Amino acid sequence: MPDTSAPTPVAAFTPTTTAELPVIDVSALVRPGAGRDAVAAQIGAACRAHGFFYITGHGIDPALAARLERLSHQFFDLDEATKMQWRMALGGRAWRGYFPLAGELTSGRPDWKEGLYLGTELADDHPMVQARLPVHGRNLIPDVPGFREAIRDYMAAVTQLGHRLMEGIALSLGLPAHYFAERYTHDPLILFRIFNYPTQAVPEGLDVQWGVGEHTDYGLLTILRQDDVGGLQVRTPGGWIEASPVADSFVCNIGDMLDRMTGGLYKSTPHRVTRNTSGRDRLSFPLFFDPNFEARVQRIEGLAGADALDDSAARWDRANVHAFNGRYGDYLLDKVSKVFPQLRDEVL
Ligand SMILES: O=C(O)CCC(=O)C(=O)O
Ligand SMILES: [Fe+2]
Repeated sequence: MPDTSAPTPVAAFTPTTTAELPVIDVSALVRPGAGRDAVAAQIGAACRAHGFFYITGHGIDPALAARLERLSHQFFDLDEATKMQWRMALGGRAWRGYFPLAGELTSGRPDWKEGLYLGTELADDHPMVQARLPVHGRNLIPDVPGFREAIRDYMAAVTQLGHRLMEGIALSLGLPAHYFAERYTHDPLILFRIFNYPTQAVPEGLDVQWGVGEHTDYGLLTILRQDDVGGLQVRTPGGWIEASPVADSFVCNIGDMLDRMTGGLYKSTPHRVTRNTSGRDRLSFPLFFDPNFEARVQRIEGLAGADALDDSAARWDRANVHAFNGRYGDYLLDKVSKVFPQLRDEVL
């Protein structure tokens, strides 16, 4: 049954497995040299076509990713009461910690996933923490040996990758490579999540449809590692397609802020995750590479083909990203507080 709370006509989009998202080898971006422009051109084509692409040649150590995956399974395998020792309510304004199954809402409905919210580690005396900025602060990391180090190293490596990818995106728009770093991402807002989509059945009477309901991401670029279970789906003009697992790759997708900056040339494409019935738990690791919280996101001048149409009628949240004016942080908080209404009341 379609998710009737979602504003978009989900029923018209039947999942298919026929279309393919591009797989781009980004090694020339990660180790700059010859070939950077060719990679940028491929990224540009993917951003215009789907807003979704896979990357290989990214330089992230597969052993680090495998370690993080193993430790994450160890954590999620703990019983609920133990995991709740690190619940988000204890993370306060930093908005960090564990949320249990069905603890997060998309379009008002619970998602069938549990997760750990993380981000750049900032000490209590950091100026942004002192200024009481939401979503900034310390991580609440479960007491699983080696987990803290694996999370720290992984976030650092993927954040560096994010900088390189944003250089590729800048070049793909005919802009200087450092366009985004100079304006928005010198000190990016990095939010990182580890999700577990359990294969366990939904209890009778609970109104759950999806692993994650249809949505777009809020910021610039999402860099997602997924295990080999599958379930991520992307909405294209021709229907929903699978973003099936590709070994040692990341799935990258455009967020609302890049949609806004490019006047809709690079679309923040809706996606969702099906409920996991594979018989194995599914892990995913999205890192959100976003503008600084205080940044005011402006339209890029002079982009051919950018018409900044009001697409709100077709959007999952009925919002017009092109009309938004303010700090990125305000946009983010507005969105996040809808997915965690209870936490909003407690800490904001
Ligand atoms: O788990 C996934 O594959 C996707 C998660 C996602 O879309 C998100 O966290 O924004
Ligand atoms: Fe997403």
